[in-house]
Amino acid sequence: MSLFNETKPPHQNNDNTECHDVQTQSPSILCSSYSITLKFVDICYKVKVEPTNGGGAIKRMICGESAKSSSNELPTARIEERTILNGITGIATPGEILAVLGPSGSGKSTLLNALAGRLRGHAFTGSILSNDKKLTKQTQKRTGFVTQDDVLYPHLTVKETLLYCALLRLPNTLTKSDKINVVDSVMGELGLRKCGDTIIGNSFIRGVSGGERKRVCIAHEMLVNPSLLILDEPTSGLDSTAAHRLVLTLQGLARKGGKTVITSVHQPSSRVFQMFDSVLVLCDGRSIYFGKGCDAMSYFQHVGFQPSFPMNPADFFLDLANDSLTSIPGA
Ligand SMILES: Nc1ncnc2c1ncn2[C@@H]1O[C@H](COP(=O)(O)OP(=O)(O)OP(=O)(O)O)[C@@H](O)[C@H]1O
Repeated sequence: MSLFNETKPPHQNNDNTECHDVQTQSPSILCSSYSITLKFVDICYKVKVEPTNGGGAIKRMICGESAKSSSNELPTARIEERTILNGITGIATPGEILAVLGPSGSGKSTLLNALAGRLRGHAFTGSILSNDKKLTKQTQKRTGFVTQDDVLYPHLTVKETLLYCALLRLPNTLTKSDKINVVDSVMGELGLRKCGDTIIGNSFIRGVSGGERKRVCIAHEMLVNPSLLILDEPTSGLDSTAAHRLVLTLQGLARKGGKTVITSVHQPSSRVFQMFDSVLVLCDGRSIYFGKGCDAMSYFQHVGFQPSFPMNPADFFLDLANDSLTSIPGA
């Protein structure tokens, strides 16, 4: 029986090699028989912003429209255009992880939203191609998006959370017991079985750990077996060991499941950084590097930037993107 309307058995990769559970090495149902190569070319995104001066917007809210027009002390609001993304180009391929790095506010989340087909309108230009074709609804259905902030019910257990989601998101052609099996497989794949009966919790009620919570969010998306998995800062708030474990899981989903994984990361450890196949470094909405992660240091060295002591490549790129080169002796 095909759970996800696939043409090949769901436990086979494109190269016909068997796909196995990331944790247990048992055959996995989470392999993508449909692969997505995502190309993005010259992505630009602009927003209109109304500059506020000395709390002008709040004054207008309190005093009403009259404050805007009659008051001489308030400057006339002039709409300005701000470029959030400026000519970003790259590619993400099946079986690999593309990491988007950059300081806070550099445009990582905006780019991920664009790649998932969530940005529209005339403010957005450039092209995003899935297997050399424009993004379609079908591609979007095959895309899983894990946002930075989750909206999980604190009182449900991990198993209940995923089952609730499976019952809502999986097609009616599947029986309830099929859906329970999918939930069980996904929990195994993401190492969630041991905390299956623990409640999610929140800041007032003790529940799963931060790492487990992130895994639940990923599992939520994995239920529909996406071919393209986009994650916005999945490691934020985790210690370096938990972050490493999580990226190891993502690597397993990419390598063994044939998925295309794109993730933004704020400050990965060097151990995590070397797990990324390709890296896109953003600085103020522009790309300062796109290529293999292992080539990034030598590229910057080639163009004249080199740390004077061995340091985590990701930290070095963040320093570069933050324009704090002058603070790096010898760089
Ligand atoms: N709709 C919008 N209107 C105005 N400014 C926006 C809008 N969307 C994004 N921005 C601005 O664009 C910049 C990039 O935002 P974005 O959330 O993509 O950054 P980021 O790199 O993901 O940051 P972080 O790591 O802190 O999450 C920020 O300065 C943000 O304030």
